Amino acid sequence: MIPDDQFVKRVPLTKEEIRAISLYKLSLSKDDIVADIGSGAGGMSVEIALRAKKVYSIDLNREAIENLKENLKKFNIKNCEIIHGKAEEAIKNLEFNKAFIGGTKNIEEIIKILAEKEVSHIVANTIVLENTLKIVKLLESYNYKLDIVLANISKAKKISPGYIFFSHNPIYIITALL
Ligand SMILES: C[S@@+](CC[C@H](N)C(=O)[O-])C[C@H]1O[C@@H](n2cnc3c(N)ncnc32)[C@H](O)[C@@H]1O
Repeated sequence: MIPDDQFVKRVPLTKEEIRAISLYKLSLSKDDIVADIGSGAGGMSVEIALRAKKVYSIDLNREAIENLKENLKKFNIKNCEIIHGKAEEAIKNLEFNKAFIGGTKNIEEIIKILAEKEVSHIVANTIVLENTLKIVKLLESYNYKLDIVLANISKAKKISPGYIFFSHNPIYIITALL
């Protein structure tokens, strides 16, 4: 795993421990082609690229795409194709067998397309309760079998009396298999 402070971060970055659990749930091999839907700063895209055959990194935000490019360069990633645009449009024309969802705008359409393409392995990160429930219901409606983890991470920082723990936002990690 790459420590958080090694990444260039100008837009939201999935934190190291959440990346670790999400990568484990993606169960990647060198044959996998993965769509990273809402790739943000590229934290997951970089980690996926190091473990899979190819990653499509899709984000609608120009600043996120620029930040992603900086991280791809920094970690010398060559097997990543960058797509600046809406994931619900981009994924229609791509071939991939796994998807990681880090961005949830128009999630109904995104999950509908993933189900139509019979993408059999999806991992999603959510922070907003309403989005979590929406994604769970959508995936169930397309007959995915779900595994749902709520990761409550606290990390210690050493300050004068000793180590103090600072809590991160709880993140839901939803794994969906066909
Ligand atoms: C929390 S960030 C992802 C962080 C990323 N996983 C990482 O490791 O750095 C979510 C991103 O999803 C993008 N996003 C949200 N909905 C999207 C959509 N429908 N299509 C493309 N990008 C989307 C946002 O622009 C944002 O940059």
